[in-house]
Amino acid sequence: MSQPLRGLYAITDSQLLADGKLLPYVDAALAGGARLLQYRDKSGDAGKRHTEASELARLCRYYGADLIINDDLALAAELGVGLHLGRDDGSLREARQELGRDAIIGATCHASLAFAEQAAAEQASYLAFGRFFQSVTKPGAPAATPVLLETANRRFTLPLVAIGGVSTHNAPQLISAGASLLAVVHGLFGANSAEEVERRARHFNELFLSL
Ligand SMILES: Cc1ncc(COP(=O)(O)OP(=O)(O)O)c(N)n1
Ligand SMILES: Cc1nc(C(=O)O)sc1CCOP(=O)(O)O
Ligand SMILES: [Mg+2]
Repeated sequence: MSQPLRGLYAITDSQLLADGKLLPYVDAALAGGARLLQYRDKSGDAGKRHTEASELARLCRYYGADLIINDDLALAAELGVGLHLGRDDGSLREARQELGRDAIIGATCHASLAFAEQAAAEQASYLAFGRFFQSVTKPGAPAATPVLLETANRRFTLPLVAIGGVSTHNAPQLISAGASLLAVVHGLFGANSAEEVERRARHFNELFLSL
């Protein structure tokens, strides 16, 4: 039986996790209870991407979390893991067909309920809205509001993901507005140690339990 899609959704960042930090910091996030892990790497280095994603898949299996690959259907299919697609990253229908009905496939919806309707019709597993706050990782992403999340929560039964500048400080208002998953890069991995990453991950998960 698979676990519900609720909790912390950790997203890797090639710059923040350079210099040997990828595996220890991800290990810490998973030990702290992250429910999903997204491998987000824009390098185009196929060999490195395959090696890193395989190592992350092993860690996720150990901790019982699910790995999601950003942008890359072929890599997700090869590893037998989930996929996240943005608006220009290929067809959700084709991805569903290739990965199968049980695969977790997420869709970027920015601040658009129309995009969300389309993604739901194309069998997305979750709908991702953002960015909710200033994002160091992606400052130019279109803005979304908690009110939009509340509206989406009334309209859709799929899990809603909130992304963009999320931290343990601003997380409560997103959870209250209906976010099932909080997708976080800097607010998790922008820490000075693996111990601090684990502490932050635990804090995020406590917020889900208390709200
Ligand atoms: C959970 C989640 N939500 C949104 C995004 C952004 O996807 P996209 O718009 O394709 O941008 P890139 O991440 O590919 O730069 C995401 N990756 N994850
Ligand atoms: C990859 C990404 N997509 C976004 C969107 O709004 O679609 S915001 C974002 C970056 C998230 O990183 P951080 O937690 O550091 O803000
Ligand atoms: Mg993308």
